[in-house]
Amino acid sequence: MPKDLTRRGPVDATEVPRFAGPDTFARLPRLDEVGHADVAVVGVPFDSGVSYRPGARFGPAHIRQSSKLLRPYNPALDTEPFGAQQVADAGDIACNPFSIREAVRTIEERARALVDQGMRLLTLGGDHTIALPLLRVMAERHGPVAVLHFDAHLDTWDTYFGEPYTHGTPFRRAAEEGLLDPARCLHIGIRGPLYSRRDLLEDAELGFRVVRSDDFETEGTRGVVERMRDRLGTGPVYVSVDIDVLDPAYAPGTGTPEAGGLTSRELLTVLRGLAGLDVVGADIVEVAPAYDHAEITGIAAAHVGYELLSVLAAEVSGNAPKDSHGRFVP
Ligand SMILES: N=C(N)NCCCC(=O)O
Ligand SMILES: [Zn+2]
Ligand SMILES: [Zn+2]
Repeated sequence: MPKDLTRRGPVDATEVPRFAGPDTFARLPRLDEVGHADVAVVGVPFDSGVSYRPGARFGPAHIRQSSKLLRPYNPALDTEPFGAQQVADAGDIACNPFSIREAVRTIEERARALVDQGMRLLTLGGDHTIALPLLRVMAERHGPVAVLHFDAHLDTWDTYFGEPYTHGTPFRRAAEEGLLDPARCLHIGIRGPLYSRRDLLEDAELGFRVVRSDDFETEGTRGVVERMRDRLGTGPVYVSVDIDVLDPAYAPGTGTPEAGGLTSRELLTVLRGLAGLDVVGADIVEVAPAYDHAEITGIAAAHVGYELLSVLAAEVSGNAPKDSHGRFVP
């Protein structure tokens, strides 16, 4: 597809040094500077739904800060994620830190306002609670969606201390509300101790299948991509990436870390495997900078965002690498 010269990409790092700003994601223009975008990157600095370490409210600013080194061309997908589509930073959704319910309502309203203007959203959290209002907006627009959920945790638990809206419960609420296509949902990266054997049974009843972190050892990324694409099929897909899907070695800056996770390379490769599918929106959550070092977690999250934007762009430009059978090649 020919490049649209009216599109505004990131500030050129050969003209303005990276450390000179702007502080938007990937140094992209702000939404109010371009008026309209195909994809809006929006922050949700909310972490009142966490069960352990707080701090993901500072995730959006940290991911933006860690995204300054991203470059315009992605050789892995032969795509220019900021050239094939207009991407802009829509700033943050300011929400009430003292009322989860009010915050969930605010996120839903603000996300709907952007989606109603024809934008797809890449949302930077924030804790995992924020996936629920985002899924409400997705389902309203597309009907029940497949959730592709990268996480150490199932996040289909019922309540914490009697509270139904938390970072451990968004996908159970979403399933109960009929927002998900139970034939196409998938968790990737699940590991670690559960509360009970029932957790997995109930999760399966809600419509989820599981690629465990250990499965990467036996199936490899190629096998995982194949299983993922089989499960997701051809309908709309919402991608939710909890950064704790990565091993704490690759993402120490998070609230509920679990040993034995994915490498950044595995995660980025599997995300590229989404090229050509109907990705209608995505989030990156649970980045908590207080526990990060040297921007390790922030950089991983920024690259996850870059690959997701590339997948959206590859869909536009049809650049997804395929083998002779038309199957995606990671
Ligand atoms: N969504 C994340 N990161 N964690 C959920 C863990 C909930 C628990 O403490 O059992
Ligand atoms: Zn998690
Ligand atoms: Zn989670």
